[in-house]
Amino acid sequence: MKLENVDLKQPFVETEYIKNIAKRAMLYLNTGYAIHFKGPSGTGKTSLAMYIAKRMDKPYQIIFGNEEFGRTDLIGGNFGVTKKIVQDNYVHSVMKHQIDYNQKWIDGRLLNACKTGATLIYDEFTRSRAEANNVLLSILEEGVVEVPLNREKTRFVKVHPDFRIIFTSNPEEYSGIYKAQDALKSRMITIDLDFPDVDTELEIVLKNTEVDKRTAQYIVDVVRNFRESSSSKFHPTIRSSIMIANIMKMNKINLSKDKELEIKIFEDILLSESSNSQVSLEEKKKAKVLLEQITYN
Ligand SMILES: Nc1ncnc2c1ncn2[C@@H]1O[C@H](COP(=O)(O)OP(=O)(O)OP(=O)(O)O)[C@@H](O)[C@H]1O
Repeated sequence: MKLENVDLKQPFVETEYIKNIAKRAMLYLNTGYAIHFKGPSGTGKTSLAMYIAKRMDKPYQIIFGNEEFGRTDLIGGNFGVTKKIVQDNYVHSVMKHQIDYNQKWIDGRLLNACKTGATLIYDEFTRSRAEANNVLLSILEEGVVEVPLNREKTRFVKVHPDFRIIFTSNPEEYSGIYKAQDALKSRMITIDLDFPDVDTELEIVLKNTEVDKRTAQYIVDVVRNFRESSSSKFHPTIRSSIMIANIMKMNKINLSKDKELEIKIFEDILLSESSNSQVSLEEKKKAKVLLEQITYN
C-alpha cells in the first residue's frame, strides 16, 4: 500500500470557484457524510481534498487506490514471521533453523483512521477492486469496521464519531478504473469537478511557478483554447500549463522571441499527456496544426 503524509506546504489557490466547492464539501463532511470529488485528471481533485482535510482540524492521512489492494491493505493484517538460527547446546557445529510464527496484528490506514477519528483521503479509490473497497460499506452505513480475526471469526470495531473520508476518482472511461459499486456510491456525496474557470487556472499557474503574469496569461489562454477547440481526445490539464510555465521561467524563454521553440514546447507537453495514448498519428498532426494557429493568434 502506498501511503504518504500529506504535504500541505504547496501553495493553494482559493478563488470564488474553489471557495464555493469547499464550502459545500465542508457542510457535508460536518454533517457526517463521506464526500467524493469526481472529474477528469488534473482538475484539482487531490489538491482540494488535501486542503479540505486540513481544514477539518483533525489528523489526516492519504491513501492511493491501487488495483493490487486487498482488504488487508485497508484494514490491516497479521504480519511478522521471524526465522532464527540457533546453535545446538550439545553439538556446537549443528545449527537449527527456528521459525517463529508469533504474528502481530498491524492496523491498516483505514482502520487506524476509523479508530482515531482522523480524516482519510482515499485518492483514486476506483483504481482498487470492489473486493477491497467492500469493507467501506459497513463503515459508511453502520459505523462499524469488520475486522477478520481468523478464517472463522470476525470482530467489529466501532467507528470514531470524528472519522471522515474524502474520496476522489477519475471518470470510468479512463484506463485502470473500476466502476464504483452502486452501494458505495449511494453512501457518499459526489461533487463533479471540471476544469476550473480561467481566473482560477491563471492563479494556479502563478502560485505554482514564478512566471510573470503576462506569460502565465498567454500559456493559460493557449492551453484552454486548445482544450476547448481540439478533438475530445485532447484535454490538457492544469499540470501542462504549470510545466510550460516552469520551462519558460527556468530557461528564461521570452514569449515570441523564438516562436518555433515556443510552439515545439507547447506541442511536446500538450500532446504527451497520458490520456492521449490512444490518439492516432493523423489526429496528432491535426492537433499540431491547430496548436500552431492558436499560438500565432
Ligand atoms: N487550488 C489549487 N491551488 C494550487 N494548485 C492547484 C490547485 N488545484 C490544482 N492545483 C495544481 O494543479 C495540478 C493538478 O492538481 P491535482 O493533482 O490536485 O489534480 P487531480 O484532479 O487530482 O489530478 P489526477 O486525477 O490526475 O490525480 C497540481 O500540480 C496541483 O498542484
